[in-house]
Amino acid sequence: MGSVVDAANKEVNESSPSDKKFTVVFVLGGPGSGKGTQCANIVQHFGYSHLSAGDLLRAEQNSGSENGEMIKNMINDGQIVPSEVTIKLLQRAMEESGNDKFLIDGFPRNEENRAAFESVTGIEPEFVLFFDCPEEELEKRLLNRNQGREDDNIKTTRKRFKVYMESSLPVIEYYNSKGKVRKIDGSKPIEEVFEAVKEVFTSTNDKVAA
Ligand SMILES: Nc1ncnc2c1ncn2[C@@H]1O[C@H](COP(=O)(O)OP(=O)(O)OP(=O)(O)O)[C@@H](O)[C@H]1O
Ligand SMILES: Nc1ccn([C@@H]2O[C@H](COP(=O)(O)O)[C@@H](O)[C@H]2O)c(=O)n1
Ligand SMILES: [Mg+2]
Repeated sequence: MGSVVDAANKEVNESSPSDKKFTVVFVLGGPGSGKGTQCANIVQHFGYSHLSAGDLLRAEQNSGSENGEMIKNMINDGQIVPSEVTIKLLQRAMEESGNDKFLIDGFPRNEENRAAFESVTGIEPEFVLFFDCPEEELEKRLLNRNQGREDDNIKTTRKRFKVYMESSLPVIEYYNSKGKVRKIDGSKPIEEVFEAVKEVFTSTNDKVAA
């Protein structure tokens, strides 16, 4: 944005939240592919803030918000909450974090999420970290997660897989066609997956420094 003249007649930069230069990495993959697990590791090593769209929606659901009931119903049915709700939560979390580097985990989940985020924020991801893992392994992990998530049951899990295949994979394909996807084998043990993740972030840092 341009500059304006303030009350004291000094030229200052006019800035709104969307003017800030944020670095964003989208972290995608099937339900249970290890997005949250690996984001926690990345935060420790590379100074990003981790924003999980699912966690933000669950917090909003529990906050007594007018959208609480709708969010609860959609999560329990494995469906994608309308973008305007999720994007507002992401924008607020980005503004409040004080950081300028974000791992956005579990978003964009469908084409509506993707297009709306881009037009509302003007942000394009640096790259997309994609954890690829077979459904059989994902189902085992979700049903053994034991973190009290109401959607970790066999019925909702199957719906989440269907939504992932039909709505989320096309978003990954979209970014792949733009050369932005960094695909990782998410079926390996956690430490091995993180070794591969580190290579992605290290080579990206090298490119920025060069
Ligand atoms: N590489 C791995 N090997 C075995 N288990 C894993 C691996 N990565 C994560 N897990 C376990 O699988 C479960 C799901 O992991 P996590 O919560 O990180 O997945 P997620 O992609 O964030 O899932 P969701 O989309 O449902 O939020 C957790 O219990 C976690 O400890
Ligand atoms: N962009 C998103 C992300 C998530 N949801 C809803 O939350 C559920 C849980 O998400 P996790 O990433 O924590 O697994 C998901 O199944 C959706 O119902 C969403 O609507 N939009
Ligand atoms: Mg998660």
